[in-house]
Amino acid sequence: MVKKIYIIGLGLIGGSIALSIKQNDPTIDILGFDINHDQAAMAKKIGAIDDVSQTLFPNLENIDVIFISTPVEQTLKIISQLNEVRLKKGVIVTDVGSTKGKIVEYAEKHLNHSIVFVGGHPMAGSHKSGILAAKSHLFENAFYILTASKLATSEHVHTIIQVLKGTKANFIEMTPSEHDQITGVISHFPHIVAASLVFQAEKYEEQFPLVKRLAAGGFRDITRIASSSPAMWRDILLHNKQPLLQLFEEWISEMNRVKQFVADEEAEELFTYFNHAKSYRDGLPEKQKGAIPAFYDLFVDVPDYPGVISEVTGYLAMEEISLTNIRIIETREEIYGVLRLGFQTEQDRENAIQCIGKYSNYETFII
Ligand SMILES: NC(=O)C1=CN([C@@H]2O[C@H](COP(=O)(O)OP(=O)(O)OC[C@H]3O[C@@H](n4cnc5c(N)ncnc54)[C@H](O)[C@@H]3O)[C@@H](O)[C@H]2O)C=CC1
Ligand SMILES: O=C(O)C(=O)Cc1ccc(O)cc1
Repeated sequence: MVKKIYIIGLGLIGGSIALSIKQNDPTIDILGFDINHDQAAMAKKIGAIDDVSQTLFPNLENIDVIFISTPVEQTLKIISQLNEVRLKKGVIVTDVGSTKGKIVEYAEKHLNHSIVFVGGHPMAGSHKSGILAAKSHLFENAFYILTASKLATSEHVHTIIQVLKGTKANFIEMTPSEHDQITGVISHFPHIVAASLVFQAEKYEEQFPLVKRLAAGGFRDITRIASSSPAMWRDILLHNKQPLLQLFEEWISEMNRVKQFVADEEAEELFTYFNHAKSYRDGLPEKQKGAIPAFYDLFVDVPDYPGVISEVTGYLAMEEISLTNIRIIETREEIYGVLRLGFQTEQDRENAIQCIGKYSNYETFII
C-alpha cells in the first residue's frame, strides 16, 4: 500500500501528477523538491504537495514511490545518484520523461537491485511550463505509457497505475524502443517541423513585414507547439536521436515527392495527396487526448466595445467553467468582433454554450 510519495520536479507535469494524486486520495502524503524553490513553495501553497524538501535527497527511508518529473537529461543525473541514497527496500522509482530508451537503459544499468524502475510518460501536456500551469485533470482521457525495466514485475506496474488512478488516464505498456519510435513520429518530429515553419516565416518577414500580422489562424495553430520550453525539447531531441534521424530522412524524401508534384503541376497527384491526408486525419480519434492535445474552441460573436471580454469571462466564472485560452480575432471590420475561447474538454465547451446563451444574446458557434 502506497502511503508516501516523493516528487522531484514540481513543474507542469510533476505539479499535475501531485494534484491528481491528492485529489483522488488526500491521505497519501506527498513530499516535493524542485531546484527552483519558488516552484516548490507554490506547489505547497496550491495544495499539490504536503511538504517541501530543501534538499534533493532528504531522509527518504519511508518513501514508497519516487516520481522524477524533470527534463530528461536531469532525470538521468538524478537516477545516477540514487544508489548513494538510503531508500526503502523495493522502492519504486518512476519518471514522466518524453523519451524512454535512454532513461530505462540507464536505470537498468546503474540502479542497484533494491530499487525498481518503471518508466512513465503521460501523453498530454501543453506548451506552457511551471507549477502555475498544472491541473489535476491534465491527463484525463490521455494515454499514459509505462515502460517497465527488467526488474519490474506486473505488480510494480500495477502499483504505479493505482497511485495514478486520479489522473483518469488510459494506461498502456510498451517497450522503450516502441515508445521512442511512436512518440518520435507523433510528437517529437512535429515539434521540429513547427519550429522550422516559424523560422521560415521569420525569414520572409525581412522582405514582407506584413508576414507577422497576417500569420494568424492556421499558421498559429500549426506552430503553437513551437512556443514550448526550448531546454526541454533540446534534451528530448538529443535523447531520441536515432528515430529522429530516420524521420528526417523520410520527411525530406516526402517533401521532395510533393515538391515534384508542384513542379510538374500534377493536379491529380496533389489532390490525392491532400485527400489521403484528410481522410487519415479525419479518422483520428477525437475524444481521446493525444500527445499534442486538441483544444475545444468556441467562437462568440460579440459587440466591439471595451469590457466585453470581462463580461463574457465573468459569465463563465459564475458557472465555474475554466478557460484554457482566449483571443480576439481582429480580422473583421464590421460592428461585431469574434472572441475565440479555448476549453480543455468538450463538456466545458458545451457548458459554455449554455452559459453564454443564458446570460446574453451573443451568438456562439463551433468551426
Ligand atoms: N510539457 C509537457 O507537455 C510534457 C512534458 N513531459 C516531460 O515531463 C518532464 C517535465 O516537463 P514539464 O513539467 O513540462 O517541465 P517544467 O519546466 O514545467 O517543470 C520541470 C521542473 O523541474 C525542475 N527541475 C529541473 N531540474 C531539476 C533538478 N535537477 N532537480 C529538481 N528539479 C529540477 C524545474 O525547476 C521545473 O520546475 C520532462 O521530462 C518532459 O519531457 C511529459 C509529458 C508532457
Ligand atoms: O503542447 C503540446 O501539444 C504538446 O506537445 C504537449 C506534450 C509535450 C511533450 C510530451 O511528451 C507530450 C505532450
